[in-house]
Amino acid sequence: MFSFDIEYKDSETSARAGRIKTPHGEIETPIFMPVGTVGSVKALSPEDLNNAGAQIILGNTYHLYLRPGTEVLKHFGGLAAFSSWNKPTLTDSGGFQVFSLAELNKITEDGVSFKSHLDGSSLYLNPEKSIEIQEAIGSDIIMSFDECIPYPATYEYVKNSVDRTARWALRGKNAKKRDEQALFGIVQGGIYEDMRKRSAEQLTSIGFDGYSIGGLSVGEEISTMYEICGYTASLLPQDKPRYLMGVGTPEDILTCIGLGVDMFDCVMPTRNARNGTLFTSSGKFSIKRADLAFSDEKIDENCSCYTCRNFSRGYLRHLYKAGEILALRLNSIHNISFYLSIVKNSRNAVKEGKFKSFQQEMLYRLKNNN
Ligand SMILES: CNc1nc2cc3c(=O)[nH]c(N)nc3c(CCN)c2[nH]1
Ligand SMILES: [Zn+2]
Repeated sequence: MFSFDIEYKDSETSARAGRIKTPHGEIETPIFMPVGTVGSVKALSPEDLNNAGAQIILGNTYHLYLRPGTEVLKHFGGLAAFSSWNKPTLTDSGGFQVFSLAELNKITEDGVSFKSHLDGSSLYLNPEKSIEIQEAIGSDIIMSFDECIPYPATYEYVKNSVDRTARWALRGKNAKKRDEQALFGIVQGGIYEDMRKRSAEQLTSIGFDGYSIGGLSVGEEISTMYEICGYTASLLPQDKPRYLMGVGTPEDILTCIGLGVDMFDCVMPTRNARNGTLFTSSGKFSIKRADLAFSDEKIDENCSCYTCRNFSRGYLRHLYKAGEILALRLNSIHNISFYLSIVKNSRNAVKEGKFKSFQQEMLYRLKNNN
């Protein structure tokens, strides 16, 4: 079954350290979830993910529905068994992906018809279908089918969309058959605080196992993202997990942990790894830099990942320039390890009552690029 316990609360910020229990294992929060959109975190094996300290990974209903499809997933006993990932999985509901990836045909009260971005075939998603697919995937935490409101959007559009997302969330909850899966509601509301309040109240009155803060990191100012995130988090139940979707940079994660967020996901560490941008505790840099050709330094002196224990910046630059496949894996191992160390060190700082000073020191160090 699903449970969430807060183990420590910070006294100076809204940060908390907790533990989520799921059928596939426990998750220590704050946590970062590597994105494994179509059933793998790109370039990384489950062993790489375990060695990096990953506790839960994310999959996407939209992509998995298109390929390999629910029949294959059911045949293999769900996504985790299929991909030999033996820890918890969270799936997004398809709302965000349909609106952002597919060629949209029609959005109605019932759902969304669209053309597959793979082969152009006509498909349909609605709350009931999204829940059905997530049940076939067998993820431990599933998301309500929502509309991630684009930015900018008029107040009128936001209000109508918020109300429909709440109706969709209720339909999804009513369609859910498997008790062992936890269902999160996704708060929308654009950048309007009264709409965020409306959405939070609608969803908390329906009642969910946890709440996502949606509709952010979609092009709005960073300061607006922090303001809306903090305000929305303050509206959500203290005793349920809060998941800020699609966020973000190391600075965003450190800041939003202080605003009371427990869960994060972002493609940044894996996507940037594949294009040669590496994250370190004193800022990020490109492995392609010519001045790194003779560098026998590690990526980050403070990192204990497999890549930093075994390879120099010079070698990693060579691999990348040569287009070697190994570059993708080694860079991804490091960036994922770095992101996981941020949330782990944040959790430890909260437990020791030192989160504020830890956060401020990290934010300062991240500013001066090396
Ligand atoms: C990169 N920025 C970003 N913002 C999101 C908002 C939603 C959002 O509002 N709803 C859903 N369902 N997903 C979102 C996602 C995907 C998270 N993997 C977002 N990603
Ligand atoms: Zn490393």
